[in-house]
Amino acid sequence: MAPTEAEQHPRMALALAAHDASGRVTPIRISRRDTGDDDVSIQVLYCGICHSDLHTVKNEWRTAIYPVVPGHEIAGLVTEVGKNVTKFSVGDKVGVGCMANTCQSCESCEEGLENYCSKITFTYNSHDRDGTITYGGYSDMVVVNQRFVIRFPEGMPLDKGAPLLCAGITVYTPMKYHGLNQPGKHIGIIGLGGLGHVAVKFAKAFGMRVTVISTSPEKREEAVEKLGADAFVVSSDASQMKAAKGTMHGIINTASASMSMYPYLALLKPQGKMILLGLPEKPLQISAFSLVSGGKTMAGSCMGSIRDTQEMMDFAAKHELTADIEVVDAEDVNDALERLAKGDVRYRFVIDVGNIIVAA
Ligand SMILES: NC(=O)C1=CN([C@@H]2O[C@H](COP(=O)(O)OP(=O)(O)OC[C@H]3O[C@@H](n4cnc5c(N)ncnc54)[C@H](OP(=O)(O)O)[C@@H]3O)[C@@H](O)[C@H]2O)C=CC1
Ligand SMILES: O=C/C=C/c1ccc(O)c(O)c1
Ligand SMILES: [Zn+2]
Ligand SMILES: [Zn+2]
Repeated sequence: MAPTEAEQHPRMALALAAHDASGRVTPIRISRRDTGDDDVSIQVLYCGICHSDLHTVKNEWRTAIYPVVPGHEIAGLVTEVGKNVTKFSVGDKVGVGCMANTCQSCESCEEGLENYCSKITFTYNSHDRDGTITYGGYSDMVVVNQRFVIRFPEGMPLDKGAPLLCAGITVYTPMKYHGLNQPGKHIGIIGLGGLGHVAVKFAKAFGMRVTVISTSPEKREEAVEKLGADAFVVSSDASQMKAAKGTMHGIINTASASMSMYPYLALLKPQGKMILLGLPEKPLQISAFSLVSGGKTMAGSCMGSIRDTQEMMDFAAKHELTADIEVVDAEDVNDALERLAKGDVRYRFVIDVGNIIVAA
């Protein structure tokens, strides 16, 4: 007879889980596996709240496997390592992003691009290799295969560094692979939220000219004065959009809601690139003319590889680049999710997971 989940996962952990599409989470006790030979057990101290967490718990992608324990911007301390683990030791500061496992044998995995593995196991809401469902970092401990654990560089704080494990790598990857990391080139960033604000920081660190394209006029001053953007365009202002037309080598689209792509693609120079990162519930609207007429490219990009995640973290540490965060206690996570849905965050909520023990 197949072992029960309790037999497979004998360790009790505390977590925050969604049980329906209301967008709210409640404290629950979950079970985690023992530390296997290739595993790293981690005491979670901080976890970022990504908009993907909200999409998932509200079942906007129709993928929710309730109870959902979200969280894939995980930062904490190693508490135990398996006998095959040599890269990490107890007490190390580490992180976990969007991936908990991949097949390690397909073409993508062989190329070190496991973020494109067709058999990927996401950190939460995903079928694991042992048939159980993965639970994420809104929990006081996680057990992860060593291949998917990231070392925090010296000087990188756990709280402000946690969002880099998803938001950071997700914007870093297209800049690296689409040549949008070259000094002097002009890049547009659609959406000044969790991903968008770190995209501004990375693009400035690469020496690029950066224009934020936003639906929120009230974000202008901070975008320029605090984040270092060179320009700020309100997408609903026709004159501002017209003035920016045909000026950008590339655009990174981090918008979490659907939109008509036409006005945004018009901002690209001929042969410019629009990289889609945002995963809105409803499809984007696009006409062929808006790509064909200028020989423009539209591409998707998904998180990033483990190798690139470590590279990104090391680059961020070198440039003292962290996320702008608002730390929330476990009992305030539902308020944070509500505020995130309204875009009322500057620019990433991070859960002080240490409090979950109190809340549950
Ligand atoms: N491809 C991938 O690998 C990944 C994808 N994602 C996805 O990226 C998206 C962004 O995530 P995150 O940064 O955490 O989300 P946030 O909610 O923090 O930011 C999203 C931003 O999108 C903008 N926005 C919202 N509605 C609209 C609209 N109707 N038109 C244009 N812009 C809009 C807002 O910026 P402003 O106020 O400036 O307009 C908002 O701040 C999500 O859909 C998430 O699922 C996240 C991580 C990885
Ligand atoms: O927040 C990160 C989510 C990334 C993601 C990318 C692709 C996909 O199919 C997902 O379900 C999530
Ligand atoms: Zn994410
Ligand atoms: Zn694979």
